[in-house]
This record gives sequence, C-alpha cells and structure tokens, in this order.
Amino acid sequence: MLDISGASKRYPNGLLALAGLDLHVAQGEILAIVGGSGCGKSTALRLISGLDSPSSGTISLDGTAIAAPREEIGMVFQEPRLMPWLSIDDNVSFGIRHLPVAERKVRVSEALARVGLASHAGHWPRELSGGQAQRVALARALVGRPKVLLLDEPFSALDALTRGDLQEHLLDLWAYDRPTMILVTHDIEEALFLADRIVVMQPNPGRIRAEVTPPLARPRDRLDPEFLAWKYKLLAELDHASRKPTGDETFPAAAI
Ligand SMILES: Nc1ncnc2c1ncn2[C@@H]1O[C@H](COP(=O)(O)OP(=O)(O)OP(=O)(O)O)[C@@H](O)[C@H]1O
Repeated sequence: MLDISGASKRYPNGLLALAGLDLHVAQGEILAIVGGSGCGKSTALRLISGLDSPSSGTISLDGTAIAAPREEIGMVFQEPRLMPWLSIDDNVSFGIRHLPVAERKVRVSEALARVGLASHAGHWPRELSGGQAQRVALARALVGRPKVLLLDEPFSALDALTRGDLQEHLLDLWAYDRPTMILVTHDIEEALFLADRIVVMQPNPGRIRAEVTPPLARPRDRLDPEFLAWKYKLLAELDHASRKPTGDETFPAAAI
C-alpha cells in the first residue's frame, strides 16, 4: 500500500533530518511514530504527504510515487489551521473546491456529520472550542475521502478529557471505512491506545530505532496491567532513543 524505501531528507542548511527510512504500511493499518523532539517525525510525515520531497529514496502509494499533495492523502496538524475568514463549511470544502457544488455539499455535510458537527456548518472558527476546531480539521481531512490519513500530534494541544474523547472518536471514524492512518505523537499512551504498530525513532540523524506490534485486544483499556506494562516498556525505549546515539546501535531496528 504505502511504501517508503530508503527515504532520507537533508535540508538546505545541510542537516540530515532523516536517514534511510524504510516502512511498509498496510491498507487499513494504524501506525504510530513516536520519538523525542527533532528525530524527524514531522519530516517523515511531510514527505509522505507530498508537501516535501526526499533527498533520496522513494515513497509510493499503491505503486505510484508521491510527488505532491493528493486528495487521497489527508493531513491533520497539531493546530487546526482553520481560515478565520471562512465559515466552517467553507473551511471543510476548501480542498475540494474543484468539485461540482452539489458534490461538495454532500461531502461537506457527510464529513461534518462524521465528526459530530453537522449543526455547525454556517458557524465561524472563532465560535469553536479547541476540541471542536480540531474536529473541523479532521472533517477537512476526511472530505477528500482519503485512503491515507496523516496525523501530526493532532490532539497534543487539547486538555486530557477532550484528547481522550477525540482519540475514541478517531477510532470510530477509522472503523467506518478503515483508511490507513499514520499518527505522529509524543504521547506513548495515545500511541498504545490507537495503533496496531508503533515505530520508535531516534535523532541525529532521524531513523527507526525499534518497532513493536503490541498484542493488546481492542477496545484497549488504559488501566489494564498489560497496557501499563507496554507503556513502561515503550517509555524506557523512548528514553534510550532520546539519548545521543553512540553509533554502535544495531541497524536496522530491532523489535522490542
Ligand atoms: N525546513 C527545515 N530546515 C532545516 N532544518 C529543519 C527543517 N525542518 C526541520 N528541520 C530540522 O530537522 C530535524 C527534524 O525535525 P522534525 O520537525 O522532523 O522533528 P520532529 O521529530 O517532528 O520534532 P518535534 O517532535 O519537536 O516536532 C530537527 O533538527 C529540525 O530542526
């Protein structure tokens, strides 16, 4: 489905942000990428989204190289990034303005209904709470009916209660048509709650350190002893990964 092979990114200032990323993400899989600040998580997501291109290596979706942003790849950022001068429905339909009006209307109503904001279509961004604004950002990503949904720290700016609600809501949205999801997060608990597979990255340069498929039944219970055991295992791995690499780590990544 989504294939990333040897993808590296060197920025114009010479910094190697990502070195030889290899990932295969199956149709419908929920993959989380975790790691400390600066290990290349957002860079990886930007390359997959087509917003930026790798310096070397390839990234393809169903066999076609990703060279620019596409409708079938939706993206949600940490901040909702809504345009304050547009109503909620116009914000949601912005990326599909090339479609006929009738089709746009159907898709916008459907996307807003799916995030529980059907009655907010004519409202304005300034009238929304942080959680509602992030739901609109989700609707905007869903309106293109994406095969792949990329989420870059989507809930980290929200309070714990709203974050928990939206994490559960995201799983409901996923169950509807099972898009492939790649979630970048600092939050190990969020990764364990949502993901089928978790990739831990390390910095200098950004690369995969470890990979795990937690054998936890769904729906997951954050207080379950097994869930907590995995949480501490991953926290320890993250702690190792955030230390400066000595250069003698095993590569490719070992499973935890
Ligand atoms: N446009 C850019 N030009 C130069 N360097 C960049 C650019 N974007 C990111 N970097 C650098 O690349 C490295 C990886 O950045 P990236 O944002 O991908 O990390 P991250 O893991 O997402 O970090 P965080 O969790 O703090 O968002 C960092 O050292 C960052 O300073």
